[in-house]
Amino acid sequence: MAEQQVERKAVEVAAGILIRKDGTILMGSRPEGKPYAGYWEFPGGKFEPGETAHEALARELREELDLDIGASTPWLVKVIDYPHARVRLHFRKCHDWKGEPRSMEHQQFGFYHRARLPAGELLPMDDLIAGWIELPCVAAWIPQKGGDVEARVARAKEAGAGLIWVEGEKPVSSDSGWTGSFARSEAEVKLAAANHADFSFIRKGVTGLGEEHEIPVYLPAESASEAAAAEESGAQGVWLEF
Ligand SMILES: Nc1nc2c([nH]c(=O)n2[C@@H]2O[C@H](COP(=O)(O)OP(=O)(O)OP(=O)(O)O)[C@@H](O)[C@H]2O)c(=O)[nH]1
Repeated sequence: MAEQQVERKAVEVAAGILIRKDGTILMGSRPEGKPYAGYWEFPGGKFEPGETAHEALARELREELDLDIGASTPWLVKVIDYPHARVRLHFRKCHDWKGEPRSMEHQQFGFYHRARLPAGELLPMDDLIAGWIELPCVAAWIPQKGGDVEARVARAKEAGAGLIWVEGEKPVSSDSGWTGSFARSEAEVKLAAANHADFSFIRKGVTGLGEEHEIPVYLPAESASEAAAAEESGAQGVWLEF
């Protein structure tokens, strides 16, 4: 029985993380009569034949919310086995859309801070993802070798690093408690996800980033100004060494 579940074909689903400048995110409440009714989720839905993740997302947002989105960037891909279906969720970030969401299918929608959602909770997977959205886009790696660690931590803060990882210690951010991992390849990013890391730094020397990673990934860079380009390629941001 368990084996049959693993082999169920996954339904491809696009989910949009539409972020406003104030940091609030568009979420909708699942309607009565559907599995997990009353739980909050990111807008989106199943792919139609031949559609890319972006196309599915753009169509769903038009149909459900009368919104026209511009570019969206790949972020995380997660497979979930629900009792009712096995789904592959393609989470994509979007900062660019036209209009205000209008519920076309009588679903409740709004822009919220995760901590200030009205009654109800996010789908379990979405709750985890929503926490990761808040990870900063610039991180710092501080190896023990290289002299005065404290001075380098101070320099990292000055440079705007929102997450600081000193070799041999736990990574620290404003919301500490994150666990991280260094990866040499996509396979190692998957391994980090399987080991419940919250994010992965990709080591220098790895070029390119596949679209399918399950945890936020930071790419090596020389300066914080490279963060936007990293985000466009599907990463959370960049890490700099101090
Ligand atoms: N749209 C959306 N679906 C999500 C999210 N997270 C998540 O687990 N899902 C799951 O992915 C599937 C999305 O399918 P859907 O929205 O097109 O379909 P549905 O189950 O609401 O019902 P339907 O088949 O009647 O359209 C559901 O099983 C839903 O529980 C999310 O953030 N957004």
